Amino acid sequence: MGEAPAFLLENLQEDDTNVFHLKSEGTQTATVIGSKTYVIGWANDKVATSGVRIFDKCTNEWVIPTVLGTKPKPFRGHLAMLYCEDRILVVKESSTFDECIWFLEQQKNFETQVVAWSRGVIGDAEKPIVISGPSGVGKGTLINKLMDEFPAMFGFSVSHTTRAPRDGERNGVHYNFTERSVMEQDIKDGKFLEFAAVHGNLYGTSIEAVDVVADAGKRCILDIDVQGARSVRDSCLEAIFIFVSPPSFEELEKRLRARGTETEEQIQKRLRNAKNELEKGREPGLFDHMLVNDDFDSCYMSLKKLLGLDGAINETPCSLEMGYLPLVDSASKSDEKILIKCKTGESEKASQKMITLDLSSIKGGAPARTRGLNMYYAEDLTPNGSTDEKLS
Ligand SMILES: Nc1nc2c(ncn2[C@@H]2O[C@H](COP(=O)(O)OP(=O)(O)O)[C@@H](O)[C@H]2O)c(=O)[nH]1
Ligand SMILES: Nc1ncnc2c1ncn2[C@@H]1O[C@H](COP(=O)(O)OP(=O)(O)O)[C@@H](O)[C@H]1O
Repeated sequence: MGEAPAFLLENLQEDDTNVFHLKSEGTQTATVIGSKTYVIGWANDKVATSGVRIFDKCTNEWVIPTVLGTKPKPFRGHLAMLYCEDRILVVKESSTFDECIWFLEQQKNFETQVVAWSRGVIGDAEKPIVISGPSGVGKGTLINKLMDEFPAMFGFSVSHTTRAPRDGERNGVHYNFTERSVMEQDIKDGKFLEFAAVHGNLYGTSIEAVDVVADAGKRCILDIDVQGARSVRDSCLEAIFIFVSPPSFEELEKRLRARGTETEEQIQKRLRNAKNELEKGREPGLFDHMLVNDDFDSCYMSLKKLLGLDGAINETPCSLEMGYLPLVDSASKSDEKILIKCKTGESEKASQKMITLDLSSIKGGAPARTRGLNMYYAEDLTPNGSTDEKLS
């Protein structure tokens, strides 16, 4: 809560969903959603270091919200507009394509004001992979092999857990080992994409764990239980869901014992839970693929096949779009398309002056990524039609 910056109270206007809000002062913009005005920008802003603050007309107060998701680095020069009733589309100028489109969304179900950023991703970047299955089935072994063979392609989502580390497990690498009270507070603060109580301990995937992998340009792998998989299914994170089962219950028990990482009591608990997990894994619509880990090499080949890697000789990292959005003059919205008029220099082609941002196929959203964006040069802008030239 705080005092209103001078410019805003006079400048706040009613919303118009078809036109960009260019009611900016310096590098700040104001966008209205219902009774709230979202001010985005860092200019001369000592208060909101996250770059977001909200003016609530009902209480007549300023609020600095909790901000989730990967935040954009502070930028100067952007446009902001209301998109789809509750998302603010932010177009950052003088920026590469993979960095220029952001969405800010209000997060509901919190007692306090919480917003989340989501980076716009051009095209259909590879979806994260969720791998579930009972303890001891071989999930970790399969994931390690995949990451060893394709280190630049895949990254592991490092979960948080309240269980004690096993010999050889490193904090921040295998898990983020944490206190229950700390993790419970972080869950309340909305920092987790999903969490579940498993074998008597708390496990969870933080938004940051998934973002770090995506920021490195890699495809994220999550090793989580069935409850977690269901939560991710219901979340904004679009993923591929794979369930791994053992060839038999006896073989599962044999593997768990042979691994030698659990006490007898823990093994019994894991075996009891395994029955339940195997049952839940068959729930219709939850998993996209089922693998049986009998012979390890065949199972690994099947995993590679369903990920489209069976013929891969060299690894190819996920590509990032490296186009560049120059200074922006103005923008307008028509249906699902945003027409951006750029300030181009003499050396640039006239066709590069207009860029179409097509949002008709977007998927996902804050606090994960918003995928499926398209950007085109609008080459011919005559009233009779336009020929679009793809940017990338
Ligand atoms: N929901 C959820 N489950 C997790 C997470 N991390 C690990 N798990 C699951 O917790 C269970 C126990 O994991 P762990 O203690 O490492 O034992 P292991 O499966 O026997 O190797 C496994 O089913 C994991 O898939 C997480 O972040 N969220
Ligand atoms: N196909 C397989 N055949 C025999 N042993 C396996 C196979 N896959 C994995 N294992 C072994 O089973 C044990 C449990 O595997 P792990 O990857 O730790 O399971 P999870 O991560 O699902 O708990 C490990 O000792 C591993 O080497």
